[in-house]
Amino acid sequence: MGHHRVKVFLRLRPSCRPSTAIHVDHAANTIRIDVQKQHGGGPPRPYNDQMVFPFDSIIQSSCQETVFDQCAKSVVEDVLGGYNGTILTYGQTGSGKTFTMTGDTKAYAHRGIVPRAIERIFAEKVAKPEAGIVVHVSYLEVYNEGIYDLLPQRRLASAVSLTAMEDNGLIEIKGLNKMHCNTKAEALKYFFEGERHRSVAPHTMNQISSRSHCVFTLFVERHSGLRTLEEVTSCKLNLVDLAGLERLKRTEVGGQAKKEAMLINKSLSFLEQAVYAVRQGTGHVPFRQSRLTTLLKDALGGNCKTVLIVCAWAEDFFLDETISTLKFAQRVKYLKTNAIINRRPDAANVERKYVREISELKQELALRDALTGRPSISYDDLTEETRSELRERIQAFLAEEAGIDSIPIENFKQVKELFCLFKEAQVSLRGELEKLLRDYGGGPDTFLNHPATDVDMNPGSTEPDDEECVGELDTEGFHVGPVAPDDARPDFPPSPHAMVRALRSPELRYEDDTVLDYEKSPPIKAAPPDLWDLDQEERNEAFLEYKRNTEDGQIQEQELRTKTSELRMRKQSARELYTTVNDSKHEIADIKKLLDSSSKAGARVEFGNAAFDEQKYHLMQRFSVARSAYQTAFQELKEVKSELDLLQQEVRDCKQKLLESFYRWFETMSAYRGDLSKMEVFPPGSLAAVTGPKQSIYKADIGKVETLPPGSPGSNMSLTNGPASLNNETAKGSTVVSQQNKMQKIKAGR
Ligand SMILES: Nc1ncnc2c1ncn2[C@@H]1O[C@H](COP(=O)(O)OP(=O)(O)OP(=O)(O)O)[C@@H](O)[C@H]1O
Repeated sequence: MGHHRVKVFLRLRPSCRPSTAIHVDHAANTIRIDVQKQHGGGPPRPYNDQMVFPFDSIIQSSCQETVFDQCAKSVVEDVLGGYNGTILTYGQTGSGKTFTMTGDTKAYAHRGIVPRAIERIFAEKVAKPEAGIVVHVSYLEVYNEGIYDLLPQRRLASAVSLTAMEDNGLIEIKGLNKMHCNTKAEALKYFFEGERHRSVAPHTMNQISSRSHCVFTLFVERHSGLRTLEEVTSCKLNLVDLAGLERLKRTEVGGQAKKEAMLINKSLSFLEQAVYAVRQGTGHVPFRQSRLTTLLKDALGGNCKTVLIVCAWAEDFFLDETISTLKFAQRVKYLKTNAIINRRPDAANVERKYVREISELKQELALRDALTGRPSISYDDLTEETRSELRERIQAFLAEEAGIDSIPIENFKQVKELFCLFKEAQVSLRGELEKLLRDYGGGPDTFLNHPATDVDMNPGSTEPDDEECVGELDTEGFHVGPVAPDDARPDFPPSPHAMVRALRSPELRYEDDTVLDYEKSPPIKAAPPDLWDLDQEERNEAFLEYKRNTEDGQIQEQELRTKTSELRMRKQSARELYTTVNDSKHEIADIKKLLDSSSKAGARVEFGNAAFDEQKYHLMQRFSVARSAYQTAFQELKEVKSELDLLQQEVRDCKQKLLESFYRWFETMSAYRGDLSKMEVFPPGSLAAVTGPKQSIYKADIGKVETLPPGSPGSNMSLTNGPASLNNETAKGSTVVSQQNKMQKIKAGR
């Protein structure tokens, strides 16, 4: 974007009474006006003030051709180069604006800027046909604050004012006729036709005074450029003949002419304000104050190269108006615009080029197909009928009703279409699947990506995978093994595999032994040495003796039975739950298998209205139910397992307690037996008298535990849970009775 200063030229109207106060310096392009200061209406005094106005050029007594060359030609050339341009004439009424812009029709040499600009542009068009220059013209006038089209018909009194709009930074008149012109003559014809439609009226200073501001526009397009054929430059040249400033007392008009004059002066005043605001750079410029300023917005600071030609009378009589005109010119002189070459893609050219290329390529293909024996292939766009046929074939292929060969592949366009149709099928299928899964309680990932979140859905695996578990099972329950696999994960809560494995483990298979199996109890290092002197049968007899015939033994035995019974029930529950979990798992795996095979063999999809077949629908329902059953049973199983752990520990504690108690009792009895031997209480032949390491004293005689009444014989000999002692205290519950007493009780039918 380039900044261009507005060029301002001064054209002085020839006069037979030139002012002596006006001095033109052509070398310096300045005009000096000697001003007489007025002092309270006193007599005129000598000139005592000077005003100097510089211009780009001052034209005096020059022909029209010179005016065009000096003032307008560069702008016209720029328009041919793609820049927008505006040439304005400004000045008091009768100063020669219309003469400058339009010229005098009486003589060809007096033609003005407009005809000359038309000539130049069409000369270029003729000289450079390859440039593809296209010209349109429009002609409007701003009359009494209305915009009226001067083409092609005579403006009627009822004509509607047009609207000025801003389009892409440029002012456009909505509804304005733009006449296409092939030749200079056509353009001139439209111009002069518009001239005839202009609003003019006579007054004392001009017999054909313009009563409106007129804008003749040449729209120039170049459809080819030096760089690419796809580019077009499009710009316009506005040639503006403003109505003149009028001093009503000079023109002496009345009525309509007076009203027109007032509106003209007003609009010119707005123009001055706009110029002033642009020059001040204050931001807001009141372009919309009047139609004229709206139309000239581009020219005063937009995308345009602008030239102002001010016309002035060089006579004393009009000195004030001349000074006023020159002052306005000075303000405009400092305005800058931002003109650019207006390029845009030439859609028509691009289209023509591609149409030509496509045509050539089709010919190439046809030739190739003919040479390779494939003359019937079409490379045109696929019709809706063809698309529909392809869609049906894809459906058949997906339903495995037809093979891949049923889908024709003839050209690239068709391959692309097939991809689109497959994508369409995939989207439709997925949407329907997600909907079904939502309806039946699972998310899409449940089925598509992760068949089950907590069970192994591998149909081939019916047993838990040991490698997925951390640690080993021991005989008592879970514990973390010494070596875990590298990819092991903490198992909280326990994985279903771990749970299943634990429940199916032979070590956990509960044995139905409510009575302690002595042989299976853990090694008892603390057992009294004498106990090991007995054989197995004797040890068991001693143990049975303790459990049945001592109070402590009975209580502990009962407690153990209760806990064991509870444990058995819990294990039974666990077995049942395990069965449910496992069954659910197998069912889920089976359904998964069926769904897989159904997808391969039986899935049917109707495009645009996708739907599974009925079998798949029911499978999905079963899947949802099985999954729900699995989750419920698994949760219950976890709870039962916790209870099992606790109960097992309690059973172990009971067993240990029973054993320890038994050991203490046995030691006490051994000591007691020794004392009895020493005391020789028992009669000869009694078991108590037997010595030796393997005496069966507990088998039949000793070990019967009874609670004796205080004071009875032997009641001072007791066995307690504490250290073995034979004292006079009555034991808490266990009392060893003498053989004699024992026999007595047996006889009494106890
Ligand atoms: N430079 C000139 N040489 C010869 N004749 C001129 C020149 N300038 C103006 N005239 C004549 O002066 C008359 C008034 O000129 P013109 O109509 O161009 O004034 P204007 O500024 O357009 O006035 P208005 O604002 O009232 O329309 C015309 O007859 C025109 O031929």
